[in-house]
Order: sequence, then structure tokens, then C-alpha cells
Amino acid sequence: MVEFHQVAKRYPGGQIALEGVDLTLGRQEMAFLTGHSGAGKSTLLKLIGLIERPTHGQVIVNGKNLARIGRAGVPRYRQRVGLIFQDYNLLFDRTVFDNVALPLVIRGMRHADIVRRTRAALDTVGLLSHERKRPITLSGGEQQRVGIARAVVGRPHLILADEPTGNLDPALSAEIMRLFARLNQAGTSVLIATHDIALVESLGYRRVALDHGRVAA
Ligand SMILES: Nc1ncnc2c1ncn2[C@@H]1O[C@H](COP(=O)(O)OP(=O)(O)OP(=O)(O)O)[C@@H](O)[C@H]1O
Repeated sequence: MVEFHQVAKRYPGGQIALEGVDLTLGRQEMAFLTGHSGAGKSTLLKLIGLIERPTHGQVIVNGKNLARIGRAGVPRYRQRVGLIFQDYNLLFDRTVFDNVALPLVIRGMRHADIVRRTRAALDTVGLLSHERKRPITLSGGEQQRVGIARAVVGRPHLILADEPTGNLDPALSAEIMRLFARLNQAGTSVLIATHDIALVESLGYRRVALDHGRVAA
């Protein structure tokens, strides 16, 4: 599903975030990305999500070389990629329901289907009773779960999550990991960046460790 060939990323200003990265994430594979703060985890996810572009090398997703996708093609590419990042990017003037429904509305889905699928996604993250609220009135962990519901509602074939359980207590973290595992069993590839090595080891999925921008193991 995802292939990196000798990928390097240098940010303007000279900071080298990734160097010589070769990586393969199989179709329907779920894996964790670990490494110290600044190791390059977020950068690696951003290259797959087309939030950043590599300075060197190739990123191939679903057989497509991302270098061939121009700016105009990015929204369409992202329709099937579920992005879960730290800044949840929620729309604070819309309800929780509207935030989660947005990807389906953009896709032009029928209203009845939007309602059914949005409610199902909210139910999965335990927020159905909050659907009429505004995100500003929710806790950090609840806002994080709204972001997760929005990322999975469109049934992406790839989920990229950056510290998705950073603000959640252990019980909720485990629940979110079970959600990812279920989506993975249903055929979605999942790549999760986390500092929580204990959680990764308890789950038994593949772990890709980054160290100063290079794949360490
Ligand atoms: N937009 C940017 N401009 C310049 N440098 C950046 C930018 N984003 C990240 N970097 C630098 O690139 C390196 C890798 O950062 P990245 O955020 O990918 O690491 P990370 O492993 O996700 O860290 P953390 O666990 O703290 O989130 C760091 O040295 C960081 O300072």
C-alpha cells in the first residue's frame, strides 16, 4: 500500500527530518512508527498524506507515485486517506455531527447515507450523545475522538494517525486501538506514530523505529 524508496526530507532552513528511508507497509497491514521526539515520525506521515513533499526519493501509495499528484489532485487523493493529526482541525462553528459528516458531504453522498454513516462513526468513538454539541464545549480527548470519527467515516483504504491517543486515558486509548484493529481487519492499512512503546508492545503489531530520520529497525 505504501512504499518509500530512499526518501529524504529537508525542511526549508536546513533541518533534515528524514534521510535514506526505505519502507513498505503492506496492503491491509497495521504497523506502529516509534522514535524519539524529532525522529521524523510526523514528517513521514505528512509525506504519505501529501501535507509535505520529499526533497529526495519516491513515495508510492496504492501503486501511485505521489510526485505525479499536483496540488489540484490532493483533495481527491485524500478522500481515501484518513488523516488523524494532533491539531484536530475541527470546525468550531459547526456541530460535532457536521464535522464528522463533512467528508461525506464533500463527496456528494445521499443525505440518508450521510446520517447513517456519521452516526455509526460517532457511536464507534463513543460520542453519539454529543452529536449536537460544538467541539469547543468538548474535552481534548473528546475533540480527538471527533477527529478520529471524521477520519474513518469515509472508509479510507489507508489511515495515518499521529499520536492518536495522546490525550486519552488508558481505557479510551485501548478502545481507539481496537477500533483501528477492527478497521484493519476489514481491509484498511493503518500506520500509527506513537511514543507509547508499552502500548505498542502489548498489541503485538509490527514496529518501525525511526532514529534521527533513519529507519533503525
Ligand atoms: N515545518 C517544519 N519546519 C522546519 N523543521 C521542521 C518542521 N517540521 C518538523 N521539523 C523538524 O524535523 C525534525 C523531525 O520532526 P518530526 O515532527 O517529523 O518528528 P517527530 O518524530 O514526529 O517528533 P515528535 O514525536 O516530537 O512529534 C525535527 O528536527 C523538527 O524540528
